Amino acid sequence: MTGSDVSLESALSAVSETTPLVNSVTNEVTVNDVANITLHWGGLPVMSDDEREVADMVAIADGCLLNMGTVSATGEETMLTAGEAANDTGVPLVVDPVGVGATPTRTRVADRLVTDLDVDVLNGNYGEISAIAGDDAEVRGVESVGEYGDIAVSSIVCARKTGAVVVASGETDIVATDEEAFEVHTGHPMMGNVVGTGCMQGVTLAVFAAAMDDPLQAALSATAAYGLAGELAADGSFGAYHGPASYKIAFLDAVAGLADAAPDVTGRIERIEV
Ligand SMILES: Nc1ncnc2c1ncn2[C@@H]1O[C@H](COP(=O)(O)OP(=O)(O)O)[C@@H](O)[C@H]1O
Ligand SMILES: Cc1ncsc1CCOP(=O)(O)O
Ligand SMILES: [Mg+2]
Repeated sequence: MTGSDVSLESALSAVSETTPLVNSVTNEVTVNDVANITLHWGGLPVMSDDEREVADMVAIADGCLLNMGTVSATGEETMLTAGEAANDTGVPLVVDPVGVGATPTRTRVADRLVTDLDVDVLNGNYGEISAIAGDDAEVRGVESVGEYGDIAVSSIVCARKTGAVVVASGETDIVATDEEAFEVHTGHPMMGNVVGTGCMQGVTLAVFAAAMDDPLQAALSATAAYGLAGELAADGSFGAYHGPASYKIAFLDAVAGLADAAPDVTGRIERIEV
């Protein structure tokens, strides 16, 4: 596949025509943003994370996100229960290993998720993806710091290690499989100034993966669409902003209005030689 195979019009139509129910087991820092952006893409959010119910909810869902941003001991087990239910019922599974590499606990939990579960799409920032690949990484709390000149190689290594399509977020997002990598040239620096843009990207990937058959096509479409919404928010198309808080509102409005903005990603997705 080349980047020119990606059509946002058909991807967004697939979402609106299927209205995918996505269950997110996620952190309490950004859970409301994750729920709202699911709706704004055209999906239906549910945030079931109780051990007594989660397997039943995932079994009736069309997609599942596991985000380990504030994972507790019970939350760890519930994420495995949810992920196993997704695997058992063929529900596409997205994992966001928030903060992996920052502490031994986060590294252990992330390793357990990618080892014990069949993950369709794995999304993280440069530091998190590099940490899972086993490369040098500096993750301070949940933020990626430092330089990652070989992030495309790390992303392919991570894809080979996990069997997932990998999305490494940063100034330029990388989408990689075990064999190839793409650069997605969309987005805006303001997106890095809002807590939750990584978490919201994770559920965006889950919505598109739920609506589309091919996880690579879904990951490329979702990543490109997400960045375009960030650009439209920054250029005033959805209202002026005066700082990161008002930018976040404009960004959510851009997601909700993207389909009507006739988004075009021609030339924005580049298959790279690694
Ligand atoms: N400097 C930047 N330029 C363009 N897009 C960015 C920039 N920083 C972050 N983004 C975008 O913001 C989203 C979240 O990325 P990131 O901040 O790396 O995730 P996290 O919040 O998990 O650390 C991604 O879509 C990414 O492409
Ligand atoms: C700050 C923080 N702490 C635990 S989860 C979380 C939110 C992380 O959101 P994102 O990964 O989108 O920056
Ligand atoms: Mg993140």
